[in-house]
Amino acid sequence: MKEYIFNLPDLLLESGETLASAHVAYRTWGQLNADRDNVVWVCHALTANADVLSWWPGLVGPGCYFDPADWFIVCANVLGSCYGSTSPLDADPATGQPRYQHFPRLSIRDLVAAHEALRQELGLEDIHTIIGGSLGGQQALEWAVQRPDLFDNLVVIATNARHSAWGIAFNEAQRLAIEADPTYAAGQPGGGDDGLRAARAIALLSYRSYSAYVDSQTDPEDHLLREHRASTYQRYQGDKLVARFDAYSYVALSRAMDTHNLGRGRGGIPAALRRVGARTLVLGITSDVLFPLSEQRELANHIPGAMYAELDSRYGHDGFLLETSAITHFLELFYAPTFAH
Ligand SMILES: CC(=O)SCCNC(=O)CCNC(=O)[C@H](O)C(C)(C)COP(=O)(O)OP(=O)(O)OC[C@H]1O[C@@H](n2cnc3c(N)ncnc32)[C@H](O)[C@@H]1OP(=O)(O)O
Ligand SMILES: N[C@@H](CCO)C(=O)O
Repeated sequence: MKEYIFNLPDLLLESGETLASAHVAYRTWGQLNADRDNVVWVCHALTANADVLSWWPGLVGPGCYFDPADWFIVCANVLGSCYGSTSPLDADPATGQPRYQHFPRLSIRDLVAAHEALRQELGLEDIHTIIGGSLGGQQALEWAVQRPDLFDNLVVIATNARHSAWGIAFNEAQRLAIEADPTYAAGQPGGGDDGLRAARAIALLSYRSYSAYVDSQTDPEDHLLREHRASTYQRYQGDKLVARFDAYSYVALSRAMDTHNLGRGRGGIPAALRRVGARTLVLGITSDVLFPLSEQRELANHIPGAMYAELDSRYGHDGFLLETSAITHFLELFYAPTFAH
């Protein structure tokens, strides 16, 4: 599937800086119907990309709930990510050099502003469903608060109204690991890879759960001196991310996540959530220690008429990527005509 590039107009960031000559990478699947009302917009999480069929198999794709045979599906890479949109690795138009660790600070609202500009360019005036989990859910919520008239349905999974002190602390621990890598401060391609490896291992602790580790990574009874399964798992997961992601992007996006606060400048979170005009499904994951159920309940309590459901999973936060059968089940309930807004 082809990836397209949309060149953004100069973007005034929340920080006050202007991001000039930026672009957004995006993909689409399926066809717009005659009424142009079959659009599904997917917002991706921290390290994913515009290729939603590759990272949300079982939910988006042929034979899935969101089947391109029925829907016009759009997924755009977020600003700051190393998967095609403008990132710290791109040349600064003013100097011709990449900005690396000096890339402008982004906020969730900046990420949404870039995708809103793309939406306007595509002429999509009626979005049937906007869906996202984690950082993707933060964008979807922010967008739905900004544009109560645009989205018919909002589906958010394992996300929050404001990034918590707990979540920011996890992100800071990961940034400390990256910043301790001398190649990060040196500012060069691949800089910070060792730090990124450690950062991913830290992050995994918040994406999984006690029982997920104990069930899958406990050593055999007779184990003594060989390397522990849990240790090689942590290292492998770090290596796996280093092979496909970039430390400068990781820092930029985790900082953006920390800015997330729907209530900022809007009289607080309840007032912001009351602006949502879309029919809404809020899905929480029982074992999620990063975005706990209390945060999902807060969303559902304040979004008018929201449906709330808990997905019982042993996978922890990453259940939003893995539990596609259960998510499909809740989508079927949500879209059933018997559930009134
Ligand atoms: C080009 C691209 O990749 S696009 C981007 C894809 N990624 C994204 O979009 C981000 C969202 N996705 C994710 O975060 C992850 O892929 C998830 C959460 C969906 C799934 O994570 P996974 O790492 O596949 O699952 P899990 O935690 O079960 O780990 C399985 C892997 O660990 C390996 N593993 C398991 N136990 C151990 C161990 N003790 N020691 C070493 N390796 C181990 C498995 O062999 C497996 O390896 P593989 O990925 O090479 O097949
Ligand atoms: N596992 C997710 C992060 C959790 O939201 C990712 O790598 O994007």
